[in-house]
Amino acid sequence: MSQLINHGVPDEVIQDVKRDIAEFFKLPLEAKKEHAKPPDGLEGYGQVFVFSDTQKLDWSDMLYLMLRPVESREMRFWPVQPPSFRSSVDRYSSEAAKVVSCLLRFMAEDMGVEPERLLEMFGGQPQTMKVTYYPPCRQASDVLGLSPHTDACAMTLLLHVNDVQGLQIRRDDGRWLAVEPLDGALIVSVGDIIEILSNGKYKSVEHRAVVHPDKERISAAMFHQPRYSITVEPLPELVKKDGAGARYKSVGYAEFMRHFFSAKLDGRKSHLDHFRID
Ligand SMILES: O=C(O)CCC(=O)C(=O)O
Ligand SMILES: [Fe+2]
Repeated sequence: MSQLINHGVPDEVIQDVKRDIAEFFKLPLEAKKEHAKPPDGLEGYGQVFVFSDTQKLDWSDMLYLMLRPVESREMRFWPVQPPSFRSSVDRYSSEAAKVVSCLLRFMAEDMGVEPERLLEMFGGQPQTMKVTYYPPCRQASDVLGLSPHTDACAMTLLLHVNDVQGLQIRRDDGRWLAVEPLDGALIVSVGDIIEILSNGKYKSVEHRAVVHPDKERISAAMFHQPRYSITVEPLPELVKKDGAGARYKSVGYAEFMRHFFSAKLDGRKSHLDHFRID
């Protein structure tokens, strides 16, 4: 654990990115719309992904950006106000990527597999950021900020941009547990890809966001993905060691993501079930 703290994101980097993200959402709508998400795109400022005309919309606005590899950045979607936004996000992105490498190394050691083997799957450290702004809602109990889901990526680092509680995780007994924000802390959650690679040793956590009756809430989720060309499957050396066989089917990452988006259309909570071998 001490190693993790040594490799943590410096507090000043966290405070800068929190300040600049909060400032961006305070801008007039017209200024935010300069970075608007095109109707058929994923990146930019707009509403949470709309998959169908009949979908019930979540109570939120968002800003979605590709951060890494650095060549994937589409700067027209990156806010120019406040002026330090871009440099704050850039620093936070590289510090977060370092934390993720460190965590992947620990996980590999914990599973008894070669760390380099796992890290190689994350070459270029693909990383995207989804900042979500949840306005207050008088009928807070009638809406959801974000519907229940597991993250399809490998690992998410979530930052509470302001200190308003809203994130809930589903416990094994089915009850929802509120996660309290801690200033300067990052919430690490395992996504579907790590669940599969680890043959179920690490589980992706189901979570959702509720909204507050009179306070706005802002969170920034950094999703970390593997390289596009990998095969998503339980690590063969781990399966051999376990002796119990693979618990998930093998699938190319591109196909895995295609399936993820089509499951969203169906309104399914976890598309992971499709890949489980019972
Ligand atoms: O706002 C939150 O706390 C959760 C965000 C989240 O789960 C997501 O964007 O996938
Ligand atoms: Fe999530």
